[in-house]
Amino acid sequence: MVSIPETTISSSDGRRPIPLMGLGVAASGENGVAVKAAVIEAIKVGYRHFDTATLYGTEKPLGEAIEEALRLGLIKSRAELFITTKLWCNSTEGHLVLPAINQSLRNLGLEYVDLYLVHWPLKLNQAEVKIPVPKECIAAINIKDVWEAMEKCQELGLTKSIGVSNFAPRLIEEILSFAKIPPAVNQVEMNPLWQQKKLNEFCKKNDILLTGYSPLGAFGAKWGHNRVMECDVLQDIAKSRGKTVAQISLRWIYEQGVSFVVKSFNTERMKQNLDIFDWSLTEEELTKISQIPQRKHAYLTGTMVSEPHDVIAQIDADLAFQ
Ligand SMILES: NC(=O)C1=CN([C@@H]2O[C@H](COP(=O)(O)OP(=O)(O)OC[C@H]3O[C@@H](n4cnc5c(N)ncnc54)[C@H](OP(=O)(O)O)[C@@H]3O)[C@@H](O)[C@H]2O)C=CC1
Ligand SMILES: O=C[C@H](O)[C@@H](O)[C@@H](O)[C@H](O)C(=O)O
Repeated sequence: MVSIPETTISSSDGRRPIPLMGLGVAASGENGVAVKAAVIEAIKVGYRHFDTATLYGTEKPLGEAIEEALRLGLIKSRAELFITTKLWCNSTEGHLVLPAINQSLRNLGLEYVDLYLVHWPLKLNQAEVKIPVPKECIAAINIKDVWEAMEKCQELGLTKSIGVSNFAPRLIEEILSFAKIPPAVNQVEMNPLWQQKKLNEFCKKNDILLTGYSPLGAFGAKWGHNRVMECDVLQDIAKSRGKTVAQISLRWIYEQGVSFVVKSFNTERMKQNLDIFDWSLTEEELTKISQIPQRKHAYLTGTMVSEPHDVIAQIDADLAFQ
């Protein structure tokens, strides 16, 4: 079985290990039964880090898979896994954070998560998630209020570490100006078409681990695109090295000194994606990849919010930092 390299992040127990590669558990149409089966397969082939979110509706099947993996003896203890979940934007208010993490823990059937992330720097005034989000529900986040509640979650032992997702340096600097516990992780879009060079430097300087999401451009998912998998430069390198485009993209991310989460619920593709740790890209290949024209994917304006809104425009502009 492949052993996935690890790094460490700050936590309530000092520095703790996190596997650099995780399995994304954002389903694209697959039902709970399929999600549970996929996670069990993933544990069998060597994945130990799983990335879910309240938004995805996959906390429950992920929790059921963990229970089943323990029962089957695939793992000896829950502590062998690294589980991340995220606070959805309809709970980004100080008094809503604790109830939200407690609900996630109930869904997962766990006593703690390893990492709890603020999913987006955004407030949505809607009890039930409705996407696309109606314009009148969109509001600015009060990050101090939310971050203090995130710190409380860690202090209470509900999560080992806390972090953010889709945050640009401006807002992270604001958090750092008052935080008792600084963010351990920032999870953002990252792939050869959106390389995040500057954000990576910024995070490294501040001891924040960058985690790349949609490393394959979410190819085939309803929120995704085919620009990574159909990129000429990546296809040429893949052909000359006898690898797949997915492997070239994942190996490239790995070589940037970050962690990443990639979703596949197909056993063969899960294995293929794991097969990137015993070879490397050449200087020439890295140079070619560094010259790929950059284009951020419009996750917020594209799939979540259909009408223009100042708060959304500001988040998009902040995230265009490169
Ligand atoms: N914080 C945030 O805002 C966000 C976080 N995320 C997280 O990041 C994870 C990964 O990103 P995601 O957006 O899912 O997209 P990915 O870039 O991981 O792509 C996933 C898609 O690629 C397909 N795929 C996987 N491996 C291969 C392969 N080797 N060859 C061909 N196709 C492949 C999958 O299909 P199949 O399953 O059939 O293999 C799936 O459709 C998410 O699952 C989620 O956990 C994602 C978006 C935003
Ligand atoms: O439809 C939802 C949007 O694309 C966006 O909210 C998601 O991509 C989300 O950030 C995720 O984590 O998967």
